Amino acid sequence: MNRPTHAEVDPFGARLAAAVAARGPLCVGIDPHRPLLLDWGLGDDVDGLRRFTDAVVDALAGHVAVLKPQLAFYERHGARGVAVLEEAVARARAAGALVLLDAKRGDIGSTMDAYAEYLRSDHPMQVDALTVSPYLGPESLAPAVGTARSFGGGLFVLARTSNPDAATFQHALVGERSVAQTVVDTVGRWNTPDWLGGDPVPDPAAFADEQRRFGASTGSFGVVVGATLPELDVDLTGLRGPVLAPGLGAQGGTVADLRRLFGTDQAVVPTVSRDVLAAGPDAAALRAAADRWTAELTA
Ligand SMILES: O=C(O)c1cc(=O)[nH]c(=O)n1[C@@H]1O[C@H](COP(=O)(O)O)[C@@H](O)[C@H]1O
Repeated sequence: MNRPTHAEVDPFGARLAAAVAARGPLCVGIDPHRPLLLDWGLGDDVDGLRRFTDAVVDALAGHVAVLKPQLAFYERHGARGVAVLEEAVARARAAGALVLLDAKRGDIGSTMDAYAEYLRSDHPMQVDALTVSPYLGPESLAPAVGTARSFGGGLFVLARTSNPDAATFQHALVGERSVAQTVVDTVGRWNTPDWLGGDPVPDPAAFADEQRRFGASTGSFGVVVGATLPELDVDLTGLRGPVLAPGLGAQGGTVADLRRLFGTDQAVVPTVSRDVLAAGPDAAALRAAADRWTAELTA
């Protein structure tokens, strides 16, 4: 197969910065769980899934910077559920939203390479970025870094997640640093031009140029840090990339929490699922719910 090997698009970090400048920083998660489908008057079946997804994409893909579909809610309907998402992702990207596929993948090198194919331009469901899990060791994700660099994609690595039990593993020590800090520091290295781990790095000189052109604060590799944390217990100064901050609304996090945790210098992509989706299925109501968050985030 004659496969493309090089990005013809700007790096994800630059595309994210442009989308946020144009539309505000909000990411809306697309999480069609059963109670929500029923609340919308839809069936918990492929038809309900399609109507739900189309309504969210039609209302928001031309409106917010990032849409984050959660793959689990599509996989639970089998191949036909995934087909619904595949079609929706293409439409969302065509309407100008960046699509962050919430798949939370992580495995040994060869398998990680296959998961990372979601970022390739010849994948049937190409997305702009992917959430990944570092449980097998942060360097296990290196193949995905190579693919992301080649195709202008991004990764968000779970570091300090929003769930109550998160610290059990994430505060464990690796030498003198917590697991969460080790993840942040690893991702920070991926955002520097001299990172040569993984395979392939198609053209390190071109990559270095790219990074200089777009500035250090817009790296393509980010971490997930929950907006629900009582305090920020990781040092983000070496990250050089964005933070995806879930936990707003339904999990109790507020915009004030974001400011308290991250200040104003760190690039943060706040993500909200249930609190926005509950406003549907009416398109204007969905947009109004997203607009309320955006107004508060940019005030
Ligand atoms: O990666 C995520 O998006 C994520 C990380 C995390 O630490 N906590 C978290 O809730 N999420 C996701 O955010 C979504 C829930 O968002 P809410 O409905 O706004 O609470 C789900 O899809 C979760 O998988």
